[in-house]
Amino acid sequence: MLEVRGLESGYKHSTVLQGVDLDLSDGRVLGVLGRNGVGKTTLVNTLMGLVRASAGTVRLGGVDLTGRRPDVVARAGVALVPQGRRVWAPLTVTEHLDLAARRGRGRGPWDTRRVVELLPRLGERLRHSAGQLSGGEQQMLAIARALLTNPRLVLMDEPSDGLAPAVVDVIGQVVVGMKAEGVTLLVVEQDLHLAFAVADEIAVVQKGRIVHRCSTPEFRSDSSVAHRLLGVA
Ligand SMILES: Nc1ncnc2c1ncn2[C@@H]1O[C@H](COP(=O)(O)OP(=O)(O)OP(=O)(O)O)[C@@H](O)[C@H]1O
Repeated sequence: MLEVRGLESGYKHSTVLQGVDLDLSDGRVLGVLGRNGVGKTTLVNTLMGLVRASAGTVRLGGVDLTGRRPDVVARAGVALVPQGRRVWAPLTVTEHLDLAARRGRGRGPWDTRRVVELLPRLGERLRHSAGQLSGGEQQMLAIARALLTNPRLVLMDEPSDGLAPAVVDVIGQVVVGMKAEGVTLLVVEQDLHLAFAVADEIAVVQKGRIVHRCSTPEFRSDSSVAHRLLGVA
């Protein structure tokens, strides 16, 4: 469903993505791993249209999204759960959800009722402002906001960032719940435990390219690969 070919992008003085090739089928979850600074955030931001592609193509369901503006990419069915959540502290949970639903594509399975079923904790916090929420609750709000757009593809950038291990486990269960509902996900992660818990397949980024891709069980079965590519035991 997602087809990326030879994608290059970067910033004023540096090319970060150096030719990314990537396929992701409907209903699958891909974990994207890599050391700090290899270009994982640049990859999701380029897919979302927030960073401009200088070469290559991005297609979703056969539609060419290369170089499109973020609002066009969002309308085509891509939703981003950004690193650091980016919720608006003064707005309540309900206000976030209403805004997201209004911006959504208007049709599809996800409405506020269904999102709150997946994320009951948010249902208990509807009148709270986002600034009053814990980090884990803010992450849930960012996930809810993405789902309410009824996306075909959700990009998650380090959902575990800054969360305590027990909270990371809860977020992992939420992602598994999304997957059970058929959501297609690309999840950038540093936390191997979370990536292994949610992903069908693992892709490793090094120097702006995907240098390794295999099923999660295969990746886990050979710790030398993680050691060589990620520098972890
Ligand atoms: N807005 C920017 N302007 C210039 N350079 C940037 C910008 N954002 C990131 N970079 C640089 O691009 C490279 C890739 O960064 P990116 O954030 O994509 O990596 P990452 O793999 O997501 O890293 P991390 O795991 O630390 O988040 C780094 O060298 C970084 O310094």
